[in-house]
Amino acid sequence: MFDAYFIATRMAAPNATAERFKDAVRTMTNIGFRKEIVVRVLKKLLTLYDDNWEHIEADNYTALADALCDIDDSDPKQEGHKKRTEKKNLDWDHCNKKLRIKEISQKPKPSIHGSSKREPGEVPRPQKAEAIEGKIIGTQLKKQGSQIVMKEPKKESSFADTTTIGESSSASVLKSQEYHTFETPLAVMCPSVLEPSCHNGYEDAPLISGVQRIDKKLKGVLVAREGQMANACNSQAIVRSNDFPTIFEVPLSSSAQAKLSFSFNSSIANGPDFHMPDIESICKAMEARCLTTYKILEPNFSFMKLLDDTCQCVFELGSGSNEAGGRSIVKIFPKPSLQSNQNMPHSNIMRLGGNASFSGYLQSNSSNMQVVQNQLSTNVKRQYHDVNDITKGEERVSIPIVNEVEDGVLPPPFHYIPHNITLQEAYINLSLARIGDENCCSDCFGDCLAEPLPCACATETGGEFAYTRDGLLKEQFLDTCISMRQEPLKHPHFYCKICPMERMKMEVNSEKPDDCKGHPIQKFIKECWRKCGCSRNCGNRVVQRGITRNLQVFLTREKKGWGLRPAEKLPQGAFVCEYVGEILTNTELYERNNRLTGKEKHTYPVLLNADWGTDLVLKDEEALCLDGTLYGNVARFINHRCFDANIIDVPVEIETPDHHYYHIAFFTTREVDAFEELTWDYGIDFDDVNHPVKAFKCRCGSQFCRGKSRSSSKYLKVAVIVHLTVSSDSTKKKGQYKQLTMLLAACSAANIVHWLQLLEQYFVSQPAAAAAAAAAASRTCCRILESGCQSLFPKENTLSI
Ligand SMILES: C[S@@+](CC[C@H](N)C(=O)[O-])C[C@H]1O[C@@H](n2cnc3c(N)ncnc32)[C@H](O)[C@@H]1O
Repeated sequence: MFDAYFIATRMAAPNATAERFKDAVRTMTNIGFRKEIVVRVLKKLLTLYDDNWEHIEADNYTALADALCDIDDSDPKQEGHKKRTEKKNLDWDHCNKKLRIKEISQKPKPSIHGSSKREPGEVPRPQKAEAIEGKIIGTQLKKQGSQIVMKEPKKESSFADTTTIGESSSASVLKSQEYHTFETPLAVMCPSVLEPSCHNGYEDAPLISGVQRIDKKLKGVLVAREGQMANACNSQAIVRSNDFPTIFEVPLSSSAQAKLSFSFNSSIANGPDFHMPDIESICKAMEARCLTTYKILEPNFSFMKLLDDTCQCVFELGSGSNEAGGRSIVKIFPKPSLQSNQNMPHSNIMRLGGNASFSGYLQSNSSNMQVVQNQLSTNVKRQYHDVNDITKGEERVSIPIVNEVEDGVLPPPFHYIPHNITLQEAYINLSLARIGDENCCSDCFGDCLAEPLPCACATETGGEFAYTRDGLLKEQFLDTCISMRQEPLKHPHFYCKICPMERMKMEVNSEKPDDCKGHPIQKFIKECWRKCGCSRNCGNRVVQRGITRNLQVFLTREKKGWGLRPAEKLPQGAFVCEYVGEILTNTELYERNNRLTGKEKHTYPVLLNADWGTDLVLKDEEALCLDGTLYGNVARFINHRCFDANIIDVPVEIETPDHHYYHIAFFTTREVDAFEELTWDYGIDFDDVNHPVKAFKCRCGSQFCRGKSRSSSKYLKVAVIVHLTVSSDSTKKKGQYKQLTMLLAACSAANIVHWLQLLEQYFVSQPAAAAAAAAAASRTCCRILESGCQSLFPKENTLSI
């Protein structure tokens, strides 16, 4: 392990003798040998080796270290010896560690066991070391047949002096007094005090991979050592007492320099019934625990990666090097489960990601763990998804993952949930007591839609149910929802006294809050629920029954990442799915997105803002949104399309009569063909740099696309901003400005004339759509632009209507 220890320092070894001398001294003093002793021993060695530096530097100064240990331990009269052995001394620890390491190392190198045999070309060792046959200097290590017994030179605990190392093992036994040191990367962290009773049980046990004593169940033991990591990780060390396995070692992770494993005493845990869980299950359980207990929210979080990093830290801290990062670290990844492999089309090499965010890959072979030489990527993931059903049985239908574009690529990992869950701060009151008679139909029975008169639950939707008997959204209801989205100026908005979106910016970034930009007054669906007398199959319960259509998550060809599509033709007004995610407060969302960077910001959260217009100032825990990034359902895969998307989000009241918390459900805006991508207009303003979520280059393909080229809309936006700033700063105007810029952003062509033409075309193609709305919107734009902003336009874009 000295080899590993010295990797960093050896990289830049100079040639000049003086430099080499200094280097050798520095290296030895760095690990705790006294300088004057190092100088003296080094001089002697140089004489012995005829100034052949190669011998001295070989194997990272092994000969020199050996010689120093020899002096240190075999000659009690040596200067400084007493002082060093009174307390725990560095030389002693290092010497022992070196011995352990050399025990497990399988590299041919000058023998430290004092073997009389020498390999051809082996460097002659200093006289003293060579003379001690069968004894490791500094410890009383004897070879006894095939076993090595190491004795402590000084007994510091009540345990027996000897511990036995198994024949096949490449490991050595560690001494209790050595467990406390962390000063080298070779450190072994062990339980500090072992109960005397524990020791007897393990004393004669064959030890396979180097951890020999555990004081309490599940106490972690970190073993760092070099060499043969693949073997170490393939083995599961079991130390046996009389009748059943007593100690288990779970090899977890390793780099070339360090290995991490857990050991625990099964006799203390569960006795003979105990069985070893597989590494995959341990990782999964730990990831779940990390997410819930420690709030580790990164979608990329992997327990295995954490362990790999730990190994690397041990090495770096111990060697005082930061060189180890990424270059030639050997990673050990768990093998994907058999079931997962069977599910994979075409290939057993899986890349996780697809949205260009993840580049790690897994490879399978016959062993449990496989060593993969790390090349560029360190971001490696296990397989999370069942390609036959991304919901893992959480929905009534299976939703497969289909990839016809790039073999073996899967969506990024996330937790599939069929219902919303709160993250932490969000406050939701779901108590039945809040549902009054007017909010439910307790007198109903069976199917409310089959009754001649609508029940109380239809009051919310103007005395008529929003659904047809076929479970589709009624056309009129749908048209109003679409119009609200496409022609916002036609519909009333409310303006918050203090907008939670603005307040959150102030709280998080200490920015001055802007006035509320306005929120549309939304049209809700109200479904029957638990306090109602109707049955679970009532026709006014659509969204709460969950997904019933055949859907697929698929990789898009337009480089939008993953998308969602139906595997069957969908009629207009069909319920597709709900947007499910974590219920966050806006502050939680803002903080989360400020923490994430670049490609990690890959979802678009949905605001639950219908209730924000109350006169009261909303508490932060009441201003909510949904985020499907880490926990979500298939809706997290629905891509955006500007203006003419084929599904629309509609708010749905189910459990609570207020609109503080509610559901977001997607319905088709028109008939959708089987395998046609389902798209939704996120309502995104591609020019809003202040939005907590990063905008993207839009590839929706719509002729009304407002995100593919934003240069002209920028001019328009500037013009409108200037105009509004000059003319009025009233809240209402600002709200209008927001809507207007969204409309203007649709002008991806060269000028506003083109935009008006496009708008006209659209309304012509949809006679039902109000031409008046187009005209009104155009007139508003024209008035604003005519009132003095033309100067901001390049000449060719000057308005000429
Ligand atoms: C809610 S996710 C949709 C699922 C996403 N495609 C995936 O693979 O996870 C939103 C992200 O998808 C991508 N996206 C959605 N619509 C897009 C579009 N029209 N053009 C380009 N990228 C789009 C963007 O990266 C966006 O941040």
